[in-house]
Amino acid sequence: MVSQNVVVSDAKTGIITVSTVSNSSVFTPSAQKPPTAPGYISVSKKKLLKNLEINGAQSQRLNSWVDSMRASSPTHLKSLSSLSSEEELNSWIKRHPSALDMFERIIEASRGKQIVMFLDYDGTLSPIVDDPDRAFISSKMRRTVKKVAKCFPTSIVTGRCIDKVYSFVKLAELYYAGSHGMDIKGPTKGFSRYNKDKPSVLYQPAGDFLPMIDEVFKQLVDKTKSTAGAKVENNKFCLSVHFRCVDEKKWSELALKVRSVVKNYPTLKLSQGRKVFEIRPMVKWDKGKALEFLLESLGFENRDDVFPVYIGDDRTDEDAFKLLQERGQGFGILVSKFPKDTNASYSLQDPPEVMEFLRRLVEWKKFSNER
Ligand SMILES: O=P(O)(O)OC[C@H]1O[C@H](O[C@H]2O[C@H](CO)[C@@H](O)[C@H](O)[C@H]2O)[C@H](O)[C@@H](O)[C@@H]1O
Repeated sequence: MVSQNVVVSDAKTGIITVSTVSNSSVFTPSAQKPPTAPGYISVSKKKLLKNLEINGAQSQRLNSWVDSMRASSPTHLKSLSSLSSEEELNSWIKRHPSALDMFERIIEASRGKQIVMFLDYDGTLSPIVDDPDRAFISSKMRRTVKKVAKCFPTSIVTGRCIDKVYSFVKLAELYYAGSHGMDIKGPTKGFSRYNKDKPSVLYQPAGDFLPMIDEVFKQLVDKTKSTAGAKVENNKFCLSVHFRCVDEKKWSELALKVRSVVKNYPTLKLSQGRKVFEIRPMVKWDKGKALEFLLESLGFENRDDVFPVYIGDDRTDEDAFKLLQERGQGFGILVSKFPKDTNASYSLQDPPEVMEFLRRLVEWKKFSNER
């Protein structure tokens, strides 16, 4: 009897769960066709019907999972062309208005409090591109972030490893939380305006996982090398398997390959980001915890005069949005052109709008200091 993994994805969280099933119930493309194998017809009608039932349910799950892969980074506006989608968009925008339209209200809410900025990288500061190694930040955006950091404590919170994101951002005065918050570093010595007396913050809650991550990286590279367009990225404490450039017909196959590796590591978790599988240690740590850690490190623990603002575009940013909602402090801004389930209060459409929002914050700060 052959065993196979069935992958199920939760459309809201992107978390993928997998169960191992025997060949009598697994969904495979051939299971859709009438069985031709000798001996298959000898299966009793009852058993066959039962198998069909199971296959149907699993095929549905697999389909919903591929749907979730498709929805993980919508790239066209087709879905908004129908009236119901337009209505959906309008009602979503009412619930998550543009942070640019609401700028005055945001500023009003922050009055008398210290704004602390948290910025995701991909899809927030840099546009989403096919090649993850070429997701460059524009010089204009870099200059803007530099100015933001002069006005407010500022952190980059990203799924990338710190070295990689630093090679893009190149700003030594920022805090960096890489590997989805599992690798936290303070500004390079001499660059901090907020933490002069303290050493650089350094926290790595998944340090023990390094050898395992390296091992899984090698296996994933090997396993996926036959899938054209697939790319495995080592983000130090976590891994990404990109499928943006993989033919959609090959997605389920790729997913099963990824799973066949990850299933041997029960302490690793598989989830989805924007056209990417994310593999990370099952530790109780995420971008929300990283935000909390950074606030504490900056001396804002138990203070109600702090106003954290977190801008991000991906599912992993939801942990930070949720944390802010729970704390009732500051707010999250989701970067998206499409209605998405989110814990963010406001929205911005794309990195140019993010830059405009940051620019207005800097202008406002300058003006309020001049008065
Ligand atoms: O937390 P983030 O900074 O948003 O990082 C999340 C992942 O971002 C990158 O992948 C995404 O951007 C790529 C470049 O635009 C794009 O090709 C890919 O499809 C996106 O998923 C990064 O490469 C991953 O390692 C991060 O985990």
